[in-house]
Amino acid sequence: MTVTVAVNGVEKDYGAVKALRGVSFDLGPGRLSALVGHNGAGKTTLIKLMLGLIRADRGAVRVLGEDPAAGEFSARRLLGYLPENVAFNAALTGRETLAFYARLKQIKPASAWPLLDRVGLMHAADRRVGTYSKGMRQRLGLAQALLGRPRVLLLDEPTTGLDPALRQTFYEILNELRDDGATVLISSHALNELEDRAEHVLIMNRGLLVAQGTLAELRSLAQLPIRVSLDLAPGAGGVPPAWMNGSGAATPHGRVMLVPDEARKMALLRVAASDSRVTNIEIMAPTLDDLYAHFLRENSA
Ligand SMILES: Nc1ncnc2c1ncn2[C@@H]1O[C@H](COP(=O)(O)OP(=O)(O)OP(=O)(O)O)[C@@H](O)[C@H]1O
Repeated sequence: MTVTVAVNGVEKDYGAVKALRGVSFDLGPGRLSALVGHNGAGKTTLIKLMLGLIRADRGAVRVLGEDPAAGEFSARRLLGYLPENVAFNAALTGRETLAFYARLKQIKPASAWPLLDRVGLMHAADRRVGTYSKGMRQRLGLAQALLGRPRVLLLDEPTTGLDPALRQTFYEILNELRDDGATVLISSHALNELEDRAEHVLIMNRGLLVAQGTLAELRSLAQLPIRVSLDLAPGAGGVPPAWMNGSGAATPHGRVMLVPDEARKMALLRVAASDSRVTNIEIMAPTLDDLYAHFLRENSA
């Protein structure tokens, strides 16, 4: 994998607070990664290091091959950032705001107008930002972060407070950017929302990176049981089939069984599918919520 962001053995203290402890990971192009963790886990500190706003006490951070805290960080123009709380000058219009940020990035303001359209703000482009709703300000924030076709896009809690439709649009735009080869990192608490969207997950706890990988890799690491819910025909007489070996718990329509791995799941499915008393099968793999709780538990044990 080509590495666009490399974090190596990074430590960061704020006085007695160890905000980051030996954190190492790589991010690659064309991938959407999620950075998850409780309040105070160190997510914002990591983002600030990638932006070059602070320096690591120990270890190294490289973004697009450069040190972001170096005076001449030429890759800065290829870096997009959406902070958790976007604050714009209320007196400027959306268009003026974007023009301001475009100039900072040394981009022609006119090249930014299609972004207003992409985030659905063209109709309000010439209205003062002070009249915008929270969702509209977030859209403007995203347009600002997308200026100059960033190769690395860092988003801190980007969808907090957005309605479901807007959230959907947000992810559509991020997916386009990802498909165009950008590295997208989203810091978030919204695990259920990221579950089907992030290809790579980084789990932080009290300054430590406690696990990372694809959802499948995390599932295989965690070895949490898979739930298989089996509905039984009403005529089954309430007696579970013998192949269930008395395991599992009763549900209103049948039984739910816990299997330790994929192989055992497949074996159970083969038997269940060939039993005419089984009317429906549902498989529930551990969710990102379950995995997150597992790795946090393991880490604090
Ligand atoms: N400027 C600072 N001065 C002192 N302590 C700080 C500073 N910035 C962060 N911290 C502390 O460092 C730790 C990590 O903070 P950080 O903001 O990176 O966490 P976070 O995961 O982003 O949390 P949240 O989800 O609440 O945004 C916390 O204990 C926080 O109180």
